[in-house]
Amino acid sequence: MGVCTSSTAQCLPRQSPIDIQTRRAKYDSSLKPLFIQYDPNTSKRIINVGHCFNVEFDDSSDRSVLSEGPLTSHYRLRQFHFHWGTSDRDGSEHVIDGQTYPAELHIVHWNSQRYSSFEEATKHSDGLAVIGVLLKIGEPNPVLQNIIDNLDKVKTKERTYWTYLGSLTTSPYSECVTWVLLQEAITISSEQLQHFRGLQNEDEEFILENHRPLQPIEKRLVKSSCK
Ligand SMILES: NS(=O)(=O)c1ccc(C(=O)NCc2ccccc2F)cc1
Ligand SMILES: [Zn+2]
Repeated sequence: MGVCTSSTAQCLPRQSPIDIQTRRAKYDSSLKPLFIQYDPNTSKRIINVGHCFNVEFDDSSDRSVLSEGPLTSHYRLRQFHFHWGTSDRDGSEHVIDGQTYPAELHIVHWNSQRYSSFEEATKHSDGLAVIGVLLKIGEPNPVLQNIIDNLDKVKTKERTYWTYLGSLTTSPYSECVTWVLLQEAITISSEQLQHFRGLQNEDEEFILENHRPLQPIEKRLVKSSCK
């Protein structure tokens, strides 16, 4: 079924990000552990896309894939990027019980089992799967420093997560994303975060923030992989 880009009668909007109200999240024992298999050699380049920077991967084959968890297909790694704010007080897109975090990592995958390209996948409700990782201020994170060849270590052993059906958080806001938000935040130092705010867009203005405001949860249910 194609995605509903507007709030047409037959389907309520499923926009992202949302406030995850943990007490309302429902434990779903059918949710399996995530299967994450990343080949660091598939990383291609870092590219400034104007509102943020994407670390892109070679997604011409299933060498770096995400499957299991809430997913019923395997999803191919395409890129990862971050969202941040003008200060350490906010910057994450998802919010947990009203608490904002200073930044958020999005690891973007597309359903290569059912669709022939990323662009095609964004037209379908099960087209993408994005892993969201909240960042909190703490010790400088060596992994973030050279995350490209360490993406493997981002995988925490015991990965519990929330999952819900949502959308891209930047235009065209396609409602094609199964969100998988890890419950364990990783650290970044304030200095490392400051580097993000030093990035410039095409008009050479600093990208001081790039997180979308919260969207209505509507009738959606957030599921949790643990009690
Ligand atoms: N912040 S996020 O929700 O994780 C997010 C992930 C990927 C995109 C993207 O690829 N946009 C370009 C794009 C969109 C649709 C079709 C083709 C595209 F290149 C946008 C937002
Ligand atoms: Zn994002």
